[in-house]
Amino acid sequence: MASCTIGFIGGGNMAASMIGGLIANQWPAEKIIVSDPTAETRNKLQQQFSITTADNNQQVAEQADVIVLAIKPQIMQQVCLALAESLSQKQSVVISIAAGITCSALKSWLGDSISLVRVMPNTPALLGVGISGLYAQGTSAEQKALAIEVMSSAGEVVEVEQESLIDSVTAISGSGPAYFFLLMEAMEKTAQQLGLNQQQAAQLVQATANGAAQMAKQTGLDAAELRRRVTSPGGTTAAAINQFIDEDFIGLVDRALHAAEKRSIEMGEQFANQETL
Ligand SMILES: NC(=O)C1=CN([C@@H]2O[C@H](COP(=O)(O)OP(=O)(O)OC[C@H]3O[C@@H](n4cnc5c(N)ncnc54)[C@H](OP(=O)(O)O)[C@@H]3O)[C@@H](O)[C@H]2O)C=CC1
Ligand SMILES: O=C(O)[C@@H]1CCC=N1
Repeated sequence: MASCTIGFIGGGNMAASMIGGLIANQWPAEKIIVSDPTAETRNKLQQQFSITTADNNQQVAEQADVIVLAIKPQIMQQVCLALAESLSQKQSVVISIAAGITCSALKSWLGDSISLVRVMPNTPALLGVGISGLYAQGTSAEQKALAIEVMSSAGEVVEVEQESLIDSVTAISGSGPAYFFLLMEAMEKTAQQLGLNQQQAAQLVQATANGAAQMAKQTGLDAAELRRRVTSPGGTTAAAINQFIDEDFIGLVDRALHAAEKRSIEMGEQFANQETL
């Protein structure tokens, strides 16, 4: 339904990534509007994507059929309370991409009758190769299909049946690009210590990350088997993998991802009932 208008409340990193995905997927620029308090952010989005921008959220709420709440969890309550009246007058579908903030908190601010979908996207949406977890509560089949269509412009969509699984998705794929970037940073640093220049280091690491991801996706083999196929007995990979395992890399990843899930749950609790500013 590319004829509907999508509005973003907040034009930061994640909104820009999603807008990039929508535009790359032929969503008409004139059907995208974004509000952000910072003129520099609005100008950048306007120049980059030729979309409409606004300095107030009400304009977006009034014009858009699908509203993406792309603001920080910390200010969600304040922004939702201010938009509640305009949104209740329209049959818009509201998509929240905020980490942690639950449907019940959002409904307590926006009203029970709101058509609400919680989504956890990730920044590769910019290139149309993101992935989103999606949980729809109390929406019609048509409204859910519309939310899935919007998110599909940013990449793959995985629907979850329980809201708590959005915290799990956040820990895996929402935050996940940062984990891979951290590994890439570390590998590039060592590559330079090993004598490669910065450009060579970046090229080698990027192509390796991309190749590994493509192999995992396209061969249908699981990651453990693909790893075994690189690891010759007594060879170089084994030397590195043994070091990772001796230093509990698997346990470290497990603890880090649990910390992300825990923080998502905590943020939901922390920002659900703030004093109204
Ligand atoms: N970044 C990511 O990888 C992901 C983020 N998310 C979620 O997306 C949401 C946005 O995150 P992210 O894009 O990283 O954050 P950013 O800080 O980059 O973007 C938020 C934007 O909202 C603007 N803003 C501040 N106050 C208001 C207001 N009252 N009305 C409208 N806009 C306002 C900010 O402007 P200013 O900077 O001038 O204050 C900023 O441009 C968060 O809830 C996060 O949990 C979800 C998945 C992945
Ligand atoms: O770090 C965060 O809180 C957000 C949510 C997932 C990715 N970025």
